[in-house]
Amino acid sequence: MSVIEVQGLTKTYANKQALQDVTFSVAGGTCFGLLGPNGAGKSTTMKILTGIIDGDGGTAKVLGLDAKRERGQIQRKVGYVPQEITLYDKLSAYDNLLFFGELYDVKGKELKARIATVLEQVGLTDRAKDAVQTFSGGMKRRINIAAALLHQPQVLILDEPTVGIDPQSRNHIFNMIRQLKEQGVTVIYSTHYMEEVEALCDDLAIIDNGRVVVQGSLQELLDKYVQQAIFVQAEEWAELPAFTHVKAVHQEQRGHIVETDNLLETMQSITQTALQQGVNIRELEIVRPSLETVFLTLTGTSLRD
Ligand SMILES: Nc1ncnc2c1ncn2[C@@H]1O[C@H](COP(=O)(O)OP(=O)(O)OP(=O)(O)O)[C@@H](O)[C@H]1O
Repeated sequence: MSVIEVQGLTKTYANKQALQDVTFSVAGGTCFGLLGPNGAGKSTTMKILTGIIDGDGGTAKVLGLDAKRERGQIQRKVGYVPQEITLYDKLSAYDNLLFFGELYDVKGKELKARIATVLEQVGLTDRAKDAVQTFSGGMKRRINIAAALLHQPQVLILDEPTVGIDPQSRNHIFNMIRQLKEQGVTVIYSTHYMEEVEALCDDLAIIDNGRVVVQGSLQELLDKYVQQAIFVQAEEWAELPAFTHVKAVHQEQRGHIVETDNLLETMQSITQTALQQGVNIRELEIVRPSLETVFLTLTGTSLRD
């Protein structure tokens, strides 16, 4: 069942059209990736979903609630982590969470219990009493996420949560998202790193210039848009001989990438030819297709532009 339904969403700021007919849906208990370069419209979409700003046209529904008309109810059920970190630097992590808890209307004993749980979830229990100004960017981000979890949201919306943070914090965030998913929380995650979508998301929409270029399950998109390929390295083959089913060959620094429409037969053709020619193959492996390639194929530009 869909927990989020976005239909024909449009948004124009002054004279900049940020969203043009954006449509997608997110199934309950899944992680949905919004993948796109800077300025694609990811933050705008998320802000409309949480009722922070209004779309101009189209509809956005979260848990069956209309983002424009029922934003109060949405905010009670949704946790939103904006791109900018918003914490009181001089206060401890614990006191920041007390403050945010009250904003979300969580109080007293329940709030204290929730603070203990969320600190555990983001792996910062032992730093609870320290002032946030002593934290790294990644730790601040984790406290920001903890704050968004205090009211036990059914949906968590994270806007590029790993920008500029250390690998340890990134791992914590990833593990936390996986655990939340297991508990049935629906997650929307925006990023311009395709490897993050590959590591976390079940489904995704690739968004560019305010338009959804393509959407579907991770596997569907990889199967549909990415050619299967084999990496082959053999010193004697400065140029590769012809193999069967090959669509294209790309020279890499250490060897060649062979795109094929039949992995097994091309693989067999490579090994047979090598045996016949007495060529010593150093490496021969199936190359994992990447979303970066999907993005390039669909938009003609690189994701990190
Ligand atoms: N308040 C605003 N006023 C004017 N233009 C805006 C405003 N907010 C966003 N935009 C423009 O709308 C477009 C979409 O911006 P948005 O922040 O949604 O993109 P994004 O995909 O989240 O990118 P980023 O990764 O840079 O955050 C961009 O061209 C941006 O410059």
